[in-house]
Amino acid sequence: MIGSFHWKKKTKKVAFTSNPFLSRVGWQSILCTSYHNIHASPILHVVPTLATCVYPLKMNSVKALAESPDLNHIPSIYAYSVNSTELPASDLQDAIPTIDFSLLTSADPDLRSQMIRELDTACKDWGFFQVINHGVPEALMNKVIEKSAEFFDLTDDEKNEFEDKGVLDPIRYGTSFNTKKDGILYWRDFLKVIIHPDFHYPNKPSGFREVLMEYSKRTREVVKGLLSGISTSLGLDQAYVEKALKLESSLQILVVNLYPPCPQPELAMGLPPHSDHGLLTLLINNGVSGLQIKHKGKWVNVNNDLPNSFLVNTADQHQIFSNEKYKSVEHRAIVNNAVKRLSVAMANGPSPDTAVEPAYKLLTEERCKRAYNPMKYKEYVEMQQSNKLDGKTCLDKVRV
Ligand SMILES: O=C(O)CCC(=O)C(=O)O
Ligand SMILES: [Fe+2]
Repeated sequence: MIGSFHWKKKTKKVAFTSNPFLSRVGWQSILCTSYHNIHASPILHVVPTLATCVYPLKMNSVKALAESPDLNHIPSIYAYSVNSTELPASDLQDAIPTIDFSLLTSADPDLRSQMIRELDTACKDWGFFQVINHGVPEALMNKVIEKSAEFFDLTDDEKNEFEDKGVLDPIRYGTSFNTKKDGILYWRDFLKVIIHPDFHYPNKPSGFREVLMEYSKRTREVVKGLLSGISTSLGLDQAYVEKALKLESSLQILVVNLYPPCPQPELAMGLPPHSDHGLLTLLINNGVSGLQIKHKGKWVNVNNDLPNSFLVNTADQHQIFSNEKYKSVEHRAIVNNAVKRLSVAMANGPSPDTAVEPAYKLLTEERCKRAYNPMKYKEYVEMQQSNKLDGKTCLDKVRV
């Protein structure tokens, strides 16, 4: 990667090594003309780098970097340039839809029908909603956050036991998204664990295993209930999605994201715009805001105002299976300079070996044109995880 530097009052081209931590930083400042402040309005920034900071030879954690003493500026490799079409975020004008899970699964057909209509609107207009009264104990949700935070507080050696060795590795600890492809680094460390259909778990911290096993079971029940409502709202039998996508062996991946405080949050990005690969993602966090979604073409901040709720977003397999009646929602995570943010995204998809394509019944009964070719879900996951995270571009690879 080549950057344009303003060094000793002269602009010159300097080559970065692909891993910025393998070389010492000797320059004084970088002139960045293309950055837009993602929190507010477009702005011109000069980003000084860490002229005097000496990095450890190998650093694969932004947490370790953020904890270095006297960190006032971000290293240039973290500087994120916002495309001019990516408008700055504003607060939400409309309220995010809320789905009451107890009504959706109610034995009263009128209450259930009303919730299904609301679910249909939420999927069509937002791709994003909050779920309340879902039956997952609040104490369990808190434990998931607590144990996840404890994982990141392990020593580097302990965490590196789970170092990311490839996209199909069942337990992956790493930084950014895909350092081989990202081009820059994102201000985020992650832990990804496949917890269903085969259950994997990191053996540290103690007690993580039990918490993950219970959380996997309880969240799959919520996903099953939501997808049965969505099946009905698509005009299919209640159990159609469950059967067609073989949800009894659904692929469930727990993704823990850690965004440490960042000295220049307006210049860095936690996770860039993307849609998720599965059907539905259930998100919780440690009470710190930072999630933004694209709603009606604009980036908006999502704040967690409902206690004990899940933030749910629709993902790519949802868009494929519904033949675009419902779209996956683009979202991103920004960072702040004050407090650590931790989010836990439970990605829920079809079974890994299912070739996902638009529901046959939707194509025949509604006489619509098929929008997507079939692709095995595990191949789709592999494709998304081994490339750069780039909006919704993965969907183009299966589009007819
Ligand atoms: O941190 C967040 O709120 C979002 C995380 C996310 O989008 C993901 O893990 O896919
Ligand atoms: Fe996501």
